[in-house]
Amino acid sequence: QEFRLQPTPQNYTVQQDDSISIPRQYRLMAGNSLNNGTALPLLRSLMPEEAPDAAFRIYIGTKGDKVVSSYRKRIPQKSEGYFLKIEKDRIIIAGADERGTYYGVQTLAQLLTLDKLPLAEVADYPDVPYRGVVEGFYGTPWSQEDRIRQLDFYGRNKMNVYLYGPKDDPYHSTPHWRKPYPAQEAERLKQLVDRARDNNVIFYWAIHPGQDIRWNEEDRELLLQKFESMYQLGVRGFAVFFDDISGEGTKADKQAELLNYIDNHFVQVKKDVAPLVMCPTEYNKSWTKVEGGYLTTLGEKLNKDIQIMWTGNRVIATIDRPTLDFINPLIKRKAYIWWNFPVSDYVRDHLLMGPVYGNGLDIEDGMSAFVSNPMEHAEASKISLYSVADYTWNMEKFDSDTSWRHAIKDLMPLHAEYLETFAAHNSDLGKNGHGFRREESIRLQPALSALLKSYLEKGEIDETAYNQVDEECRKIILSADMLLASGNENRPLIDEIRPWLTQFKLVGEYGKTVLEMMRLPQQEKAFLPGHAHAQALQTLMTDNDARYPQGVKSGSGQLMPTFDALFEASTKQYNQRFHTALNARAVYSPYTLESNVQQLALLPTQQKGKEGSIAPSNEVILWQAGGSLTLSMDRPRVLATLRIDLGTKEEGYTHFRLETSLDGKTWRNANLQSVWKGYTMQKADVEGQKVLKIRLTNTSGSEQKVYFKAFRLTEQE
Ligand SMILES: CC(=O)N[C@@H]1[C@@H](O)[C@H](O)[C@@H](CO)NC[C@H]1O
Repeated sequence: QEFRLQPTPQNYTVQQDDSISIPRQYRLMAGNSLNNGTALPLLRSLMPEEAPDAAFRIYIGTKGDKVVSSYRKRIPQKSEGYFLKIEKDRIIIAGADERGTYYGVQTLAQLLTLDKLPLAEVADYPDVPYRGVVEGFYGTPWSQEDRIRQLDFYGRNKMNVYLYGPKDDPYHSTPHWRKPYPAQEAERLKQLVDRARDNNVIFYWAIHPGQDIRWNEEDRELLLQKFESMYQLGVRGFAVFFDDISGEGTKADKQAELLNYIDNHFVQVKKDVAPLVMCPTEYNKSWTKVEGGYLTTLGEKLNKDIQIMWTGNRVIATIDRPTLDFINPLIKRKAYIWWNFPVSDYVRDHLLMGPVYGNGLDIEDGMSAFVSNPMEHAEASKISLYSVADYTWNMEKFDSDTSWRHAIKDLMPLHAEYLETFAAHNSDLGKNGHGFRREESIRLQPALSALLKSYLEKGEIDETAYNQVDEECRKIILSADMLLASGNENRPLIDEIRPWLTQFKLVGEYGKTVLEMMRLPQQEKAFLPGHAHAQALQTLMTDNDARYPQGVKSGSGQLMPTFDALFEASTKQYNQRFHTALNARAVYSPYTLESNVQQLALLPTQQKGKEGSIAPSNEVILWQAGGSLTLSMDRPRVLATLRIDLGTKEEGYTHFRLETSLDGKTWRNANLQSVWKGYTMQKADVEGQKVLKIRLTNTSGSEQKVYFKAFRLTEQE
């Protein structure tokens, strides 16, 4: 693949017929403004041989520095802009500000990877003011090493913010947000703050107090003391997240009062702190009731420089012009976009390795920031983050597929073709509560559907499609093995995705086995081994990782549905021909969910052995009066246990009625009681009951705000 600068510069010209060899020595002419910045250390790390009498010169500075005064007019008049010029006997790097100069050096760093230095001229600047990542997901927070590698990655890719807000850090959220970090954690955070500075990244520390904050002076002072303790560690960016909470903490006027107080008595007082950022409780359009006044209250009352985050028209959504035309007028400022991709904390059995696409390319002037909420898998998230960096720096020149391919090459240059095969087939989320899906196996889709169509409709094999799919299965198996054996090229990545690589190889083998079965449904003996092998592979694919109820998923968008359909079709053909009853079901869940509660309706059901469950949700569920959820079995089944967790104590459950039915007509109550004192999990006395359906209804007569943390049953042996 050809060389490209990342992110794509706004203006980049190269003299085609000429270049220079990389100077071994150079005389440095640096402006004073860079003295305690990070542009010079980076330059020196790239070009170590400084010599006062060298012929080759490097002029580096920011606007106003004498050393670059003759290039002043070439510097883009944009925050973080820079001018970079490589001539035969000199290099000039002139930034609009220190960070712009640093970015000019980062661009030079990329050009230095070429054998010869092109006589290039770059006039560059970012489209979106704040660009980066919010570590704001549920699940295992990133490790220290993950974060160090992330911060270096942001520096190289010109991302300038990282917001620390892992939901499961108890000192970020309830219960310990009021307490300072223990010494060891504090030290680790300090290391991260220093590393962020080295990479010219603003390290934001976020607090998530809303679940139990009291609107009084004590909690306000405790919050400011916590911010002060983080300031002492070097933090110079602060955020307050009010998402996923219910109760007192959700009040807009109280939130605004607290945030303005923090702004006036902390942020403005310190003078070297970035603008305060807040995440509203109503952080997406599908949850907000404009007439309720929550967003307009924030828009009117919050100090103008406080940034307000927004995830879009839904919790998980791409961002376009109508999205911004809705929110910006309400909050009376440009939204600070929190993009919930490639976060996978609601589809943890999937990896989201596909291209970044679907966001508007004409909306750079409508947002103050665009930060991505990534997967708990830090390295694997870099495929998307590379493209988010590209998209937010130069939006109109963003090309999703080109960026995706270069992101993969950047992550594993020596194994790029194998990682691309893996990523192409591991991009869709599968059925999920948000209904958000992604394209998958794009290039193979025509062959997959042609193969299936001709087989299902005419019992014939489309040889061209067959060979394409067969060849892809071979590449899948090869890619899985090559990546698993890739050694130290990017061990952290392989360690993260190993369960999915193992699964990916099984998918390839399953595909090959099913393709062979397709040729044999008329052969009484020869068909059997393939059928047995396919079933063995199905078992291996659903029982492969204790962390995930039904194992990790790979190729779930296109490959597996096609292979399963071909398995079933060929087996049915065999059964009809030989009057046998071989199992013709590939995957099968005995449970189906129906609900008129919008946030529950799409939740997937899972079954493993005698256990059945509805996938949990992280968000606050707005459960309307009379709203119900019904879990139906494929046939009457005898229950052993049923446990439900709505994240609420005893009194919360009085608003709901749990019933079971054997025929879907007559229902009987199944009363709930606490499993453990003080916890929110409840159990129903259904031991030994034969049921066809289970129904949970809000009988309180008004909307209830609850969580949907668990809905799990076990059947009797
Ligand atoms: C603002 C925001 O998205 N907050 C959380 C976020 O922490 C989750 O990671 C996100 C993805 O599941 N869902 C929304 C919500 O639960």
